[in-house]
Amino acid sequence: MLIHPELRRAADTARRPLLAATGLLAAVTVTHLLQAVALAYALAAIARGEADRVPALLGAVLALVALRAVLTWWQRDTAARAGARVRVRLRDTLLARLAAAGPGRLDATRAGAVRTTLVDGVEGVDAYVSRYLPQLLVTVVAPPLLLVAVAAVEPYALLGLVPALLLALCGPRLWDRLLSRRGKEHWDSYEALGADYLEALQGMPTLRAAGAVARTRRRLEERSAALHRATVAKLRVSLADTGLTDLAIQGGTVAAAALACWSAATGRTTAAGTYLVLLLASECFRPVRDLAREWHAGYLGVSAADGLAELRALRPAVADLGGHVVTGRGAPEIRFENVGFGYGDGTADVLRGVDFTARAGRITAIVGPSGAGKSTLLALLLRQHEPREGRILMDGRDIGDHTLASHRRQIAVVSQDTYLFHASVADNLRLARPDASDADLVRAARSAGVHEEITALPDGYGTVLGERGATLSGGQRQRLALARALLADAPVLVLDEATSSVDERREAGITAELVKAAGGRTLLMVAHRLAAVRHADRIVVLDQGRVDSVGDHHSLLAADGVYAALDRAGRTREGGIAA
Ligand SMILES: Nc1ncnc2c1ncn2[C@@H]1O[C@H](COP(=O)(O)OP(=O)(O)OP(=O)(O)O)[C@@H](O)[C@H]1O
Repeated sequence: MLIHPELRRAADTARRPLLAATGLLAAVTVTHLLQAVALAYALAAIARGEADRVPALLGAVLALVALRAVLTWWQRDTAARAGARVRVRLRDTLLARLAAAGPGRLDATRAGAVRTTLVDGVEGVDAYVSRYLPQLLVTVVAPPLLLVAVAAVEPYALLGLVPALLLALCGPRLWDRLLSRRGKEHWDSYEALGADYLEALQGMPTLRAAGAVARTRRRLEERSAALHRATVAKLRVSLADTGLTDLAIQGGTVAAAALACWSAATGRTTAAGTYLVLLLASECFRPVRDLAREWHAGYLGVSAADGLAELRALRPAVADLGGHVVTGRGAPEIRFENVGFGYGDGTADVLRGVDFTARAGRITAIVGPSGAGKSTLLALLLRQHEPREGRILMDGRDIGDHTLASHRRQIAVVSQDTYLFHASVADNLRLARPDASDADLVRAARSAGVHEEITALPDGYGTVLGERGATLSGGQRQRLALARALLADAPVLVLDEATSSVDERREAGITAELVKAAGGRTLLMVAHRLAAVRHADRIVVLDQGRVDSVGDHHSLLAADGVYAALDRAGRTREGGIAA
């Protein structure tokens, strides 16, 4: 049987413990064989009335049972450790791929489906690699050797054993293709259900607000029913497969027993020979039976293999080819030089000829109508994508020359979608700088205007936040994310609508504090509310992917262009809301 390359690769990561587990499994099989031989001689001794030999032979059987218990425990322990190593390495590798791929590559991937592959799929690979593969190796080797042993005693027994073994091993292969198709359908349903559930749970407030909970429940029920159907369809094939294996095993054992009896009745074999054939014939099928059992345990791994291979094949949107490690802590000048960019091959450019400089240690705001390309520009700076044209320079050096890791260390980001983890406030803040002192946390939280609210929480900085910071308001979440970015102490601070959920009165205060806290850093900020950027040293107005104008608040208002129009629209909206 062909082994999926993904599963082979997984097995390679724990080759030694897997070989040890296979060796121990072979030793367990040998104890079964020796036990069968000892029992055959004990039964023959009883039949011949040689009672004095029986205790020693039964003692040997008991010793073998005890030895097998020890070997089985050792084997399972070794296999479990091999499986654990496979799981850890596989998850590490795939998580690294996901991290390297970045948001640009993950847009089309559903988080729930990735979760299912990474959790359940990898568990399945563990079962396949640590339990099925060792059993497969033993099954390929042990029965043929046993056949040779049986043939030495009674060659005619092979007439029953060989066809039965071939049928038990090769018969199920007739269903392989169908089983693989059913397995894929089952996995796809399983993955889709996982993705739907995760999305429904995360989007529950939105679903409730839109009155779509009942509809979503019905959709999930349909998904569950589809999974049930796929499971039953797969089970049917599996059961046919198992039924054939069992039939071959039973038939083969009966045929071998009948031949052994015929052989004893015609005087071709001794009593010991007859018992040996009977017991060894049964042992021939033990590995096949065990293999069928392990196959069911590891089958999920086979179904998940394609999904795992897809995750492994994720390529980073940006190649990490630069060799320069940026170490400077001083605020750099950032220059966008004739930058053009479009999402995907053959798509229209969303940025064209963007050319401006964000001066070192100063605040540069980027404003413009929705869809103008502001977030895209920041994504290029973060090297989540590569410009199609032009280049971005940091202190005169193309950022493409930087190693990705060192480049990203230079930039702290607060985006519109802040992510807080199910951990304490302090742990969430220390994500940016694990060695930050308590005083550092307080300083950053004060600058972001969130310190008082943290101290008002039940356990202050030790308060555990709900998943995604669910126990905080949107504004509090944003300000915590701001504090985290300030703590990172990177020379460049990028704020993409970082204060959009903060009320305006507060926004002015936070912006003033930020400017103070960011002192010395190069700050790039995108904001819809122009009040948040009016104090910026330089404002870049983007419109339809092009730089419309650059200036400060007053000069841009006086020019009466896109900026002035945005300002008027903002005033009307706020007036409208206030009215
Ligand atoms: N991942 C993506 N794939 C394809 N197109 C995208 C993607 N992200 C953004 N776009 C498109 O690129 C254009 C610029 O989007 P961008 O998010 O940069 O604008 P923006 O100025 O930040 O808008 P907003 O102020 O509404 O956030 C839009 O037309 C948008 O539809």
